[in-house]
Amino acid sequence: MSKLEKSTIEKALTALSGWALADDGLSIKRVYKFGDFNAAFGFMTRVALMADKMDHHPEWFNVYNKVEMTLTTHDAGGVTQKDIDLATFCQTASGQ
Ligand SMILES: C[C@H](O)[C@H](O)[C@H]1CNC2=NC(N)=NC(=O)C2=N1
Repeated sequence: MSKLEKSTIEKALTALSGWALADDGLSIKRVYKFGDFNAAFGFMTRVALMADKMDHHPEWFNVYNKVEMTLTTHDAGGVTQKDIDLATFCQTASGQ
């Protein structure tokens, strides 16, 4: 899958609440906050199952109710449609 142009990524991000292009332009990022650890881990579980189905896995860091996420496509060296698709799923799975 090929790397998307910066303008294409920015256009796709307008439909994705809270997601932003990283300063180096190589990934998209978002921090999710939930009510508690149970809600955060439920979200991570839903995303993990979908990510494995897509063979496209997030970089993420969790502390209690906070999940920091970075999506990039290592094979392509940047952001691809797979990252946009996984971020779109995160939006549904988080309800945010
Ligand atoms: C071998 C395997 O298909 C690859 O390593 C997949 C797995 N998950 C992946 N996840 C992400 N985010 N980027 C990749 O390039 C990627 N590649």
